[in-house]
Amino acid sequence: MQNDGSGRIVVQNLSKTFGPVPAVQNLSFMVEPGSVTGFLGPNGAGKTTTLRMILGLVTPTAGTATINGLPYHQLGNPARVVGTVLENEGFHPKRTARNHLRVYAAALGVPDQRADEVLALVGLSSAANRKPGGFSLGMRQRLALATALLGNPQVLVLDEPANGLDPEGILWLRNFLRAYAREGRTVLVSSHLLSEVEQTIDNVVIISQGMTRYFGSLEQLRSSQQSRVLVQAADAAALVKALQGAGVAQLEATPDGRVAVYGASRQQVGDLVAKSGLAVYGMEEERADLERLFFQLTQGQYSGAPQFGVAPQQAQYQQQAPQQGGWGPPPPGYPPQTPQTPQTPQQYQVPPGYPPQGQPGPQQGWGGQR
Ligand SMILES: Nc1ncnc2c1ncn2[C@@H]1O[C@H](COP(=O)(O)OP(=O)(O)OP(=O)(O)O)[C@@H](O)[C@H]1O
Repeated sequence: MQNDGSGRIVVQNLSKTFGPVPAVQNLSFMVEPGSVTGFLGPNGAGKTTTLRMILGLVTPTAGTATINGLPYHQLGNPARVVGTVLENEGFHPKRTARNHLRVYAAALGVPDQRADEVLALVGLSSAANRKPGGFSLGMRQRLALATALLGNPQVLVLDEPANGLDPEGILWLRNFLRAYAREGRTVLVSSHLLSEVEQTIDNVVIISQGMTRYFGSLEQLRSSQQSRVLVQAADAAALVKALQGAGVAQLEATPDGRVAVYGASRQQVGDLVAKSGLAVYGMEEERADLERLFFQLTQGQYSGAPQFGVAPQQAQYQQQAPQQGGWGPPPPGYPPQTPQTPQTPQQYQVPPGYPPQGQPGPQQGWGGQR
């Protein structure tokens, strides 16, 4: 196998089991150059384990992860290809920020002056002679990022980089990562909060309980949102019967006793209600926001309400072959996974045919093999 220089990360059927804990189960996705990809999932979903497998720090139980077509350890001088910031980075308490970077620069074989360059890149020049022990969390995050940038890597893999950043820090990070991707580089950034990275990312991989729930463009996920009309009726069962008689099939009871109507506008529902002659006390149109969709995809807890016989659309979490154009050719063996069935009914459908896509810093101090 050869380094294909693409900057693409390809994860195929990756699994990791820690004793009885299936941390990652048959994950597949691609991360494309020239874009920022969010790697999202709730706490314990398996994000860190996956990133560590991509970076050769955890040995997969099954499956493969490659960067530029090669497993991490076969990249030659990986830190020149991939820059990483993993959680719980430690800094030597007695070294200044500049000296910390110089030590790592030497290990990478890059000139000392690169330390000052990366400090400038992350806006830490004025703190070059200070020791990280006295840094704020945001400053430490920047120093970790500076360390990752030493080798001028083509690919950046960042685990929860926005953790602990204030709004200004998040804005700064957003601009930085977007500019980095605009240069044609690859950025993979994990978070457990969609809202934290929503404005930064182009593409998204959503996982929960170690399994892929969605991957593709954020835009398509957004456009998959389906609105619903909530109707408070004097007699909900009679309303459901009337709506079903009029051909409205997607109905659901909400926990507060209203009837949720999918696939019809407020006006259409209003007209049908008027025709039925039934008493209605209130009606509102509700548009699903991205956050709720994320919650549904990862928890499946949104719709636990009783159904009126006709189930709303089931969300389809299929892994589909990446489309040509924009996402590059699919890796061998796609589509990689069997469709996954959501554990509870889901009413927001991920659109069919959504396009799934396509030495970090020196190892010491960046977390060891687990
Ligand atoms: N070394 C380990 N030994 C045993 N279990 C582990 C180990 N590392 C992770 N796990 C378990 O694997 C699962 C996934 O953990 P992981 O840290 O990858 O999730 P995460 O999505 O990164 O979570 P968070 O957002 O909280 O960091 C969890 O149940 C976790 O307890």
